[in-house]
Amino acid sequence: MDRRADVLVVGAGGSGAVLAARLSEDPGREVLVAEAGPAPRVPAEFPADLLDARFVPGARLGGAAVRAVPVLLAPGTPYTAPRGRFLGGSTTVNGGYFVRARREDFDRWAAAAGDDRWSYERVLPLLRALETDLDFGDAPEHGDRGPVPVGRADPSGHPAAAAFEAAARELGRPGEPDKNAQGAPGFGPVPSNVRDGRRANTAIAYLLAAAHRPNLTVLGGCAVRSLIIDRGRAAGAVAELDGRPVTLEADEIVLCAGALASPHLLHLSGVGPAADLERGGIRVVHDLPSVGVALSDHPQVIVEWTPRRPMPAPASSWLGGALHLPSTGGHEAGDLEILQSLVPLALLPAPGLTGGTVTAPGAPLPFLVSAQAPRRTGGLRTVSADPGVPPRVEYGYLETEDDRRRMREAVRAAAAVASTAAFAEVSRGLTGPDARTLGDDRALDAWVRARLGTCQHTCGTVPMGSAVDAGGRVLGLEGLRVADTSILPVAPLRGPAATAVLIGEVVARAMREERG
Ligand SMILES: Cc1cc2nc3c(=O)[nH]c(=O)nc-3n(C[C@H](O)[C@H](O)[C@H](O)COP(=O)(O)OP(=O)(O)OC[C@H]3O[C@@H](n4cnc5c(N)ncnc54)[C@H](O)[C@@H]3O)c2cc1C
Repeated sequence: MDRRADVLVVGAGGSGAVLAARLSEDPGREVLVAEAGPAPRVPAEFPADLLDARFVPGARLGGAAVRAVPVLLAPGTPYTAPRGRFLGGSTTVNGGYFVRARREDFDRWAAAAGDDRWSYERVLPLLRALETDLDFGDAPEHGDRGPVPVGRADPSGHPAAAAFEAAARELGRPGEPDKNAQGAPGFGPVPSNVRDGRRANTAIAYLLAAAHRPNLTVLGGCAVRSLIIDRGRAAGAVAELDGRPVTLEADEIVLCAGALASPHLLHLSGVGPAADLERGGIRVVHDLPSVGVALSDHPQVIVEWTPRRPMPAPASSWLGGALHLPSTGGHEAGDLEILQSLVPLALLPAPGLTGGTVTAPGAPLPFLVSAQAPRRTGGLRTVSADPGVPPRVEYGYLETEDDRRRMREAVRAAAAVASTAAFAEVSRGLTGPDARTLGDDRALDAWVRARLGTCQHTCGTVPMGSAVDAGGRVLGLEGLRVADTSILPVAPLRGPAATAVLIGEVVARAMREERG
């Protein structure tokens, strides 16, 4: 045995960094964190590339902070999904959009878990506690002293964002000045975990602020390969630390490796659907059929428009406004999203790649258009006992006519924005789809399929209710939890980053309460 602790947290991402920081508030609890990626000890050690909120570092496959996972979005549509592999996990490389799940999401999760700890009323105190809302901090549903700064850029500060706002008004869409207030969906600025142009990832917001605690140890470059499970109890993990094998032991292990890596680790440790594991040559330790049996994410396509005149660089974030609206017969809280980028697509990945440039005269600007209806599709199957062999991940997008219809409606809604008089002030029009394609369902389906992407919002691979309980405890085993977006039975109607932080808070609260 190389290290021992009371709790071993595997992965310091959106949820793990939060959980480890909260658990180590109790000086009597020894917390050990194993993070596969590099682990700076102070914020100043973070490369500036990873903090500049005008970029999305995860858009750069092959970057040092990104792990690339081969997946299939739909039959015949291979894709490489990026995941953060750095302290802070995907919150270190993501878009910085920090929007709460909707009340109906929480109700859906509470029902699936059979536990009202996930109801909106029960999580609201934690949603308040995790943030310092820079705009609405004194409102009853908000907090003004939590670790994550949350701000919104005024759309009037950029001509493209102002035109989007005016276009939404022209279309009769409601204004939604605070997308974290559970109001009617409409146009509004995007709440983001950004202050002074810097993205506050969970490492900076939570973990490094706790790094001085003697009961908290963070091992960077430490990739867990499998868990040691003995007679129904998780006792430790086999890991590689800077290329050397190590054994980590703990009374309790919490997997926070993300919705693709956590189910893979469970499978490699013999926990999952027995028949599948046996087929992969893995010895079954605990038959848990729902681990990896499906996943939940949001399909996305990019719709671009050509500016009439050169657009200024955004002041602090790539994000313009966002419009949420319900699909036909869909969710009242809005299951379609049109998210505006103020930076051309080719310049989004990272300043290192673009010389720090965020404008390119004449380059089209993107809308990220997605259907965010709660759906469970696809799945993650582990095909080999070798941790180096990636699992087979299928997203199962566009399977049903309803899936395709929602994407058509989302693209048509973006085209409607672009065709308003207000938006024509700044735009020469879309680069595609053309009017004929927009008017023809089959042609539009083909257009979407040819450009199919994903929001990178994966959830649901170790779902509450059938694989874990509301506090993340793996059903049927002792000493093992999962606390990351894997446990959400279905993805929220919005991006999951704010909910990943909440998961860290909810599971920390559960562990505190159980300890008494
Ligand atoms: C490019 C990109 C952009 C995104 N943009 C947004 C956005 O703007 N808004 C939004 O709401 N959501 C966004 N998301 C999604 C959001 O960031 C994630 O849902 C959230 O970070 C998930 O948190 P997590 O804790 O589940 O996993 P992660 O944050 O991915 O953390 C997992 C951590 O575990 C570590 N790990 C993995 N395997 C091991 C192992 N074997 N041993 C040890 N450590 C391991 C990883 O290195 C990582 O640090 C984006 C995601 C990506 C990839």
